[in-house]
Amino acid sequence: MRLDGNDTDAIALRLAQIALEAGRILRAMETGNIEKRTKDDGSPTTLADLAAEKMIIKRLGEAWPGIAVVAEETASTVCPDEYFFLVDPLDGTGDYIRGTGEYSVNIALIRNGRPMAAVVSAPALGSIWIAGQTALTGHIPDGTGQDIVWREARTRPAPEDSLIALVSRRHGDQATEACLSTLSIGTRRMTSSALKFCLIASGEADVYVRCGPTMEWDTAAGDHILSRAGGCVIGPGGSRLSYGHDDKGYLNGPFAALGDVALAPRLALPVAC
Ligand SMILES: Nc1ncnc2c1ncn2[C@@H]1O[C@H](COP(=O)(O)O)[C@@H](OP(=O)(O)O)[C@H]1O
Ligand SMILES: [Mg+2]
Repeated sequence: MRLDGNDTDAIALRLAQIALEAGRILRAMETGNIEKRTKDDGSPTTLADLAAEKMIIKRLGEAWPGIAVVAEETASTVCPDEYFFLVDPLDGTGDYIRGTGEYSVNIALIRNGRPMAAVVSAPALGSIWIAGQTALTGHIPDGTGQDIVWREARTRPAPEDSLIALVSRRHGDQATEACLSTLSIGTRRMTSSALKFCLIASGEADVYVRCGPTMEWDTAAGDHILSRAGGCVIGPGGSRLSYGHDDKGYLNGPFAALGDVALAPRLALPVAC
């Protein structure tokens, strides 16, 4: 399948098939006795992360031979190029282990530092989002062979006050709290993984601020889906995030994901380190 054509929606649909297959692996291993180890950044990883990542890399290689894949477990061994994939086979591993269902499979195709097609699926919640040009969402079929019925995902205009903010269930920090305090937040919802971007993309929330550490594979797919649904993900100074920074170990700086770009001037994001 060509990457240099204009049909990014078709690329996104192919990524969806791969994410759905990965989701079936994760679901099958959910109730097993998952061995886990702690990564260098202190977060957990499991045999399910490894199994899903192996399968995703294989499928991406079959569909797009020779394109680099930067994935959570193998990032240090791959250099990004003009085109490359960013893959988090299991985003929200802590929630996977605890059985909340709030985990996702994230795959993004990057060209020259920006995502151009992406999928985020939440297998245990039965929801999936994709975007090439258009952002779409649907319910994951329950295995009876029917196709996903896609509908467009759109953000909502931000209300003057009583914004709905999404915050990480497991990773909070003072800088994020200070930034959120510059907005009129009415409701805070704790949510894990890249689902936060997608809930904003579907108009169910307004803002997700993250000043603590995240990795490029945590954000690239959600960034693209939210951006194509009418929102944006910005760093300090209002610039869009860019991807492929192997020199920084793929670590993101602070960012804000917004359903309504009009919220941007009201935010005071700290300067990136
Ligand atoms: N100290 C740290 N350094 C880098 N990334 C971190 C981190 N602590 C958490 N993260 C990232 O935050 C993600 C979870 O986000 P959330 O808290 O929104 O669910 C983790 O994804 P994984 O669960 O895939 O490892 C991990 O990549
Ligand atoms: Mg992750």
